[in-house]
Amino acid sequence: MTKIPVETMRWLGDHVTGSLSLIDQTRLPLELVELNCTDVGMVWEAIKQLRVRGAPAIGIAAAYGVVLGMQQVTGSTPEAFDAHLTKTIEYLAGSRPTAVNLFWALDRMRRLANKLRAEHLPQQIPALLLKEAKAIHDEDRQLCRAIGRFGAELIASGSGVLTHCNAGGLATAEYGTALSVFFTCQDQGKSLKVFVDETRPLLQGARLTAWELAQRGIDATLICDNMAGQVMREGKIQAVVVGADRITANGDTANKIGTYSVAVLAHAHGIPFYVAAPTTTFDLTLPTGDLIPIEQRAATEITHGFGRQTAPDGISVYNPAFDVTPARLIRGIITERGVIDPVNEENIRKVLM
Ligand SMILES: CSC[C@@H](O)[C@@H](O)C(=O)COP(=O)(O)O
Repeated sequence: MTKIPVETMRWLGDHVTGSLSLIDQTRLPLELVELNCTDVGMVWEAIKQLRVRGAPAIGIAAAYGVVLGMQQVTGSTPEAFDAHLTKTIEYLAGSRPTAVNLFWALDRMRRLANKLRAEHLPQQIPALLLKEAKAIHDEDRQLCRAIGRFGAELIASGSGVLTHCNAGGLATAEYGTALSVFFTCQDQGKSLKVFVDETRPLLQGARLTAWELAQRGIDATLICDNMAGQVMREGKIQAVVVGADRITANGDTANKIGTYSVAVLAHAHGIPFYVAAPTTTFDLTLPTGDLIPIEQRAATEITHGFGRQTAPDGISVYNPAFDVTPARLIRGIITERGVIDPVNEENIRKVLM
């Protein structure tokens, strides 16, 4: 199988002077270039500007961001170390609000640091924080592979499948969640025809998913978001698989804006709609999707979406970056521990506990 030539992100060097190198996803598909983040401010900016994006990838980048943020305080007192850790974590937590993996990863780093504080000098902790960030990174590789294996069982050879946004290798450590299902089908010798929603306004489908599928030689067809209904009506789609940014206790799922419309269309056409996500994307503290914070982004993403102005000056714009698909529209949630089907709180808690 062809591999994406560069990893989504990689840590270069040690905990003292090392840095986080990541593919700058805003430059794809025309340029495959890496951005070397040498301080926590660069990681924050990379997350905010979607240079690194996708829920699991944001979490991994933030974990490395904590290491970068703590590089400068190796000689400080325990109190100064604690204060700086809190400041660093709160700063990174403010980069994007919807993907729960960001908060999950930051929380894991904080809990480890708190534990280490009892037994270690402040200067000994950054090396162990780097080890933890690398563990989060490595674990995500395993989660993605397992999701692919469970998901592939749901897809018959010869199927037409549709995906929205990018839930591929670029959105994770590698391989992806929704795309992992397709890559695993390919590894198993199944033929698939993947329809890719371009995903307005920032075109993650066109720029990233289409690129990843082409890299791996998978039959991919790009459509505008508003064509999904017609393609379904023509009988070309047998399943929809998308990723997730946050799944609440009842199974409601936040994902890239436009996902909800696809789920409604799939329901209207009797097509199974699957969410592929690791257990790190669940937020059991929220009972329903109504409580998920939805990121609002700049109006210019809509008014200047194609490298030029495409709307009149002064027009009002509403630009939510995510929407929530109610659990009742989701046939199953494909996790690394198996498929949750039917989607309800009892089944979710069984898989997560
Ligand atoms: C495996 S990634 C799952 C989701 O994070 C993905 O589908 C998505 O909505 C990404 O949104 P983005 O705004 O590009 O970060």
